[in-house]
Amino acid sequence: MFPSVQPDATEAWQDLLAHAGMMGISQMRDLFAEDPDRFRKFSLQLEDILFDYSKNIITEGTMQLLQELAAECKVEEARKAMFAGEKINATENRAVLHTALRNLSGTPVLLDGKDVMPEVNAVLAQMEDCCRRIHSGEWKGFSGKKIKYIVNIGIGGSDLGPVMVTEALKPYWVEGIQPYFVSNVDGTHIVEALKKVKADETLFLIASKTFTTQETMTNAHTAREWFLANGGSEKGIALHFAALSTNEKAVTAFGIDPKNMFAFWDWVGGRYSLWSAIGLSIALTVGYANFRELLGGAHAADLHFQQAPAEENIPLIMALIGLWYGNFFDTASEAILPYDQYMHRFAAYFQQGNMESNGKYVARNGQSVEWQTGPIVWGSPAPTASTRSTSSSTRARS
Ligand SMILES: O=P(O)(O)OC[C@H]1O[C@H](O)[C@H](O)[C@@H](O)[C@@H]1O
Repeated sequence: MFPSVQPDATEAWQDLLAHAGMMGISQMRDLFAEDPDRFRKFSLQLEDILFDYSKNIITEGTMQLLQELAAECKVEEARKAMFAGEKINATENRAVLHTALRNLSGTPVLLDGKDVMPEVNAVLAQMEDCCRRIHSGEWKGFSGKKIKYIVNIGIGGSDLGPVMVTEALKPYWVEGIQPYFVSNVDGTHIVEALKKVKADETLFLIASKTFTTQETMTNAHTAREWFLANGGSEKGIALHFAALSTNEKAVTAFGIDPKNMFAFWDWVGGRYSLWSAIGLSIALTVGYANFRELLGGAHAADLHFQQAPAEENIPLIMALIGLWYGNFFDTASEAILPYDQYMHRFAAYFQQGNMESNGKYVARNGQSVEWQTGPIVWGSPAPTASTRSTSSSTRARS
């Protein structure tokens, strides 16, 4: 059963309120001076990722109380319910099973008593075959030329993840493939992309979970008209348009060959869809083998979340620290500042990831919330962000 405990009605919440009053006046340099072992205590390693949370306004006492809060809120039970395919998305009566998309363990994942893995693996095989045919040149455009350009048309979860990952993995781009991403309904976005591609060498990926999103459908129709006006024919659409969607009916109505439909399911939230067929632009850009490795990394993180004890559980600790600041220090926003330029789209991606997941004003019990459910997320590459904040504070002073 998916628990629905009101966090501010727990004992730990009251204890944290009292504790926060004391911690509010702490100085980071004093916390380090008081405990030479602080970094070791407050850092964890997962494969080659170092998670250092020692520079937070916390002590061992804080972490203990936060863990008590997690226990009182029955986080473990909630986690179990999610991985078990329980319909924890109560408003839409759906399971939340994006973890099955990257389940490379070979174990079944049951939804309503049926294993979803055969379908997941069939779509992965279809994606692999598509990559092989495009990269080898076996898949030819209407004039007999190889496909060189991938234009992904999508928005929100059907854009942000693939853009973020392809940018992050730029050193792995397959030679001879150039991806473009079009999301804005402002026509200049697609016009600029279409200036750079040739109709007979382009594969358009219409990426939309629902296949009804206004911005995406408008841009998809623009691409279709442009294709027909630039040497393509109705018959040629089968060679140049593919759909990444859960809505087969709408895909067929658009005129896309069902063979070119890459399916996913309503149990994949849009913001977690980059590991599904929505990731085809990624696989075509970095190669299917690298896409598989990406799935493997996500699977390793899922296993860690599922199996690591609470005190060593990185996602749980991150969530608790976020909750600590948002509710006991009244902070409203959180900056994501990657120092690695390849990660420059990460903040935009995770804005949706965090805010669409957590930014709620009604609790699971249907009542209005009295606590902060999530922060306003912002950010950009760190050096750019710090330049901006320096210049704005300079302006404020002058
Ligand atoms: O993939 P689609 O169905 O076109 O939806 C694209 C996006 O639409 C809206 O913005 C939703 O809030 C997002 O969750 C979704 O990712």
